[in-house]
Amino acid sequence: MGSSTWILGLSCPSLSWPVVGSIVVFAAYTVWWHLHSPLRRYPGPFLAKFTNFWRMYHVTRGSFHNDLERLHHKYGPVVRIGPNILDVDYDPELIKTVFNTKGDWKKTEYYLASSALVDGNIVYNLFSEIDAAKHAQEKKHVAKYYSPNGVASFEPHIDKTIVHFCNELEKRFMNHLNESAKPTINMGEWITFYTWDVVGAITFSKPLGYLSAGHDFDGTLSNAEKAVDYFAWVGTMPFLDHVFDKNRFYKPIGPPGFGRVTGISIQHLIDRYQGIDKAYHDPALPDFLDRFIEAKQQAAAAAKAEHGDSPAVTDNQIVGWLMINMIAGADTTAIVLRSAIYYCLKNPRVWTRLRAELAAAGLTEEHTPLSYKATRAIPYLEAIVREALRILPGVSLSLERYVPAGEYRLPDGSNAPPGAILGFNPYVLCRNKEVWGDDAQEFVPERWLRREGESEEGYKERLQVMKGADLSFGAGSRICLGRHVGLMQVYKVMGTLAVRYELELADKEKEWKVINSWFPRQEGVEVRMWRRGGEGV
Ligand code: HEM
Repeated sequence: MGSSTWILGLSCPSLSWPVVGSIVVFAAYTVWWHLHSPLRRYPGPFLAKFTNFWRMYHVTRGSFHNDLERLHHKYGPVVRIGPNILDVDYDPELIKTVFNTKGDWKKTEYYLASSALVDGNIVYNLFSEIDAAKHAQEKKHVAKYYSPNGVASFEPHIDKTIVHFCNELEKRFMNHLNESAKPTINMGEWITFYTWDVVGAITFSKPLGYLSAGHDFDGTLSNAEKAVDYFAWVGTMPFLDHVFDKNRFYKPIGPPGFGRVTGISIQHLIDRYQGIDKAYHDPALPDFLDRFIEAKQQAAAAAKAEHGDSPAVTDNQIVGWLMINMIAGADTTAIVLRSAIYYCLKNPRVWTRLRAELAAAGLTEEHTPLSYKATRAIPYLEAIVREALRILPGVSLSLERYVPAGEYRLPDGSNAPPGAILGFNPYVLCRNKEVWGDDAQEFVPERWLRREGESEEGYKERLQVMKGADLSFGAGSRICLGRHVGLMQVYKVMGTLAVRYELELADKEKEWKVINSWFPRQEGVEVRMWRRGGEGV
């Protein structure tokens, strides 16, 4: 028989007995686990009951939000999508319980892969930290800088970037001499340049340079795309991140992690400490980095006053804060903006009404870039932004939490098994007909406004229900920290584009393409645009 091994009567020349033994033990354990699992009663795809490979495979295909929607239609509100994971559809009370402010429903290890390896140490950030106490401690230092008041001081940075955005578009695409020469603009891509430059501007006082270059000149954007693709699938089996990326013994062997944004963050911190960034950093116009250094100083002062009892803020923590602005802030904001523009232009009724309301508020081209205050005062713009967040939430993979000890009723009437993982997918929740009605698949900003004949009370109740199902910013203690600064960018640009330009989709019939890897990035938002009331610039 030589070195071959016989399994079920078949000769397997390359396998040795220890390998076969391991496979048999693993298979037996898997079957045993399945038979004894407290999750065995829940319906779901057959393979998902045994292995997380099922979920990993489907996540890599880039349309898991659609798959999950179909699975819920097929199996009901609770679907088993992994040996220890249940995905849950709409249940207002349960959502409030899981996404509470106490932090007792812990984030899962899925999130860990968005950490960084700095000098051989894993640096967790506000998004990736799964220990509730450490997260609360970390958040305490910086939460005030992300509050509505805190982010107000960053508006001048956003204004400058909007002016730059408009100038680049006008210079490159609006100097045509006649109607037929209006070029097609890949607006989706330009929005990416805008949001990444904003993140640079508000975080380090320096745009990252994509608007000026007009392309991904240093590869950071494509690298970030690959990193988030990696994050999306590796999170389904988090231990693999230690094989591919976060190990102390050999260089990363997998797809890129978030090393590049970590490098940019470290460099900016060094430049600030050494005063190298004086050419562009004006202390009178503070940025996030100023605030984070202030947080470090405040923590040091508190520690001194309390005889060293207060924990210090380290430079590694600052790096974590800087990089999370880039990882969590740029692509998400771009997704909301692309959806808002795409759907407004697909529905000219919506675009026309928005422009009418801006005009009625006296907002014109001379006021651009429009102030956040002015744009926030336009109820129809708020309805558009909310609807853009609903129709394609910026995070469209499930937000996962561990079930703590206790009795928690699932929408199918069973009790959630403690220690199991519950996932809530913002996309699935935002398409649930029970909440959003038969037109859940349509872009209808009006749903966010009071209807004709609807009482104020009835409207408030309806709004409450919709907000309760809307996890587009998450909720509870892990709610998106950057939502105020993200929304500021969205409102201001939408208002500015609407009052300054004529816009139309380059091909009104063409549908965009969505590739979902944690962030559902859209491709194919192509427009033609020109200055209002005139040809060219
Ligand atoms: C406007 C578009 C944005 C959307 C749709 C969005 C969405 C989200 C969601 C859904 C979460 C929760 C994830 C979870 O619970 O698993 C989250 C967390 C987070 N986001 Fe955002 N985000 C946006 C913009 C931003 C911006 C601009 C920043 C920073 C400048 C940011 C920073 C963060 C941080 C730090 C967390 C982690 C919060 C924590 O766990 O305490 N986000 N975001």
